[in-house]
Amino acid sequence: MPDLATEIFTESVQFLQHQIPVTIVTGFLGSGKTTLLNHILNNRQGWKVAVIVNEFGDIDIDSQLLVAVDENMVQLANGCICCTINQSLVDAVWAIAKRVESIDYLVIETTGIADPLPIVRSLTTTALQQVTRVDSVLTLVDAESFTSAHYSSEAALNQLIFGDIILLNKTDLVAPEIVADLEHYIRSIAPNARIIATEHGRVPLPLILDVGIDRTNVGLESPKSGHEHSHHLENDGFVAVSFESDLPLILPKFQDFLDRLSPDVCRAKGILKFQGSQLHHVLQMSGKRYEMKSISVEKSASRSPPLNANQLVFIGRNLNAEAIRTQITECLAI
Ligand SMILES: Nc1nc2c(ncn2[C@@H]2O[C@H](COP(=O)(O)OP(=O)(O)OP(=O)(O)O)[C@@H](O)[C@H]2O)c(=O)[nH]1
Repeated sequence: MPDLATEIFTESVQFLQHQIPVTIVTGFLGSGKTTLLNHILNNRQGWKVAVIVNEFGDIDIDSQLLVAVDENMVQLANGCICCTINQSLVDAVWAIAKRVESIDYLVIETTGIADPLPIVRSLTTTALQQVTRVDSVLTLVDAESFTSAHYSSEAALNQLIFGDIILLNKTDLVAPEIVADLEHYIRSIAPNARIIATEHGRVPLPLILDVGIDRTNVGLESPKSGHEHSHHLENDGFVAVSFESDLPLILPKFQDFLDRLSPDVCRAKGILKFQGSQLHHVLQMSGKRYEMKSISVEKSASRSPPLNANQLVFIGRNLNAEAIRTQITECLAI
């Protein structure tokens, strides 16, 4: 019978034969990461793609809005994989790597406020380097709501600095001159990145996956090396406020609530039920813009939101959680 050391060695050699390429999808709140992930999953053409989806809030909205990826999807909620729940990321990647024969590619979707650098480090400076190869850091930029003020968040700045590929997304919402100006500005921050203008993250996959960027020494040097990243949430002041209720919302009241929402809320998303409607609705708000789309009961019932339940997450700086929850409660049909 082989001893433990031999077993570990044998297992490692098997791993070494196949390093799973990994794309880390990052980008500020609401920039289009989940939309891009769905584009990748819809066009993967026979590739077995595993995804790890990280949510900052304690309600996992994103994975409910992804096209089905069944057992190859891992949800990591209620924390940020670049800091507070980094160990969960490491464990999840190991678990996926152990199924090495069945996975061709791994995509990690970070929260909108994640710093990609600690994630790259987790993959390249630990034992995970034996089983994974960071193919690229892919950063989405929302062409409509982009402002240099985002970069008072160090994590958001690092998303650009360490982006190998930058998708300048939502170009349908702005004039071509603004796209050109933004590209110029981004180029000044990330001179070596490949910048691609997109709508709804639609980009030919060979341009963004398995591009084999040489990461030797890349991503290990930070402009602020020595900085303790594990406190970035406190430094950046971002919080997530969650709300759930089995009672339906009254639509006009809820719309009024959204219109009066504090500008400190930079992102909101949710799966909602309104009084008098059999459908579930998906709320997407980034910046001041919001949209609500109905989804069929069958689709929503196949995933976690129980029928008649509302699930909402608000993300922003210095939010007053109690005030937000009180205001939504006033929109419920009691
Ligand atoms: N008009 C327009 N809307 C877009 C585009 N890409 C994404 N959206 C919309 O923007 C909203 C946010 O997109 P998501 O893909 O959820 O953004 P995200 O980066 O995953 O958001 P977080 O994970 O919460 O940070 C959704 O309503 C999308 O449909 C685009 O190119 N054009």
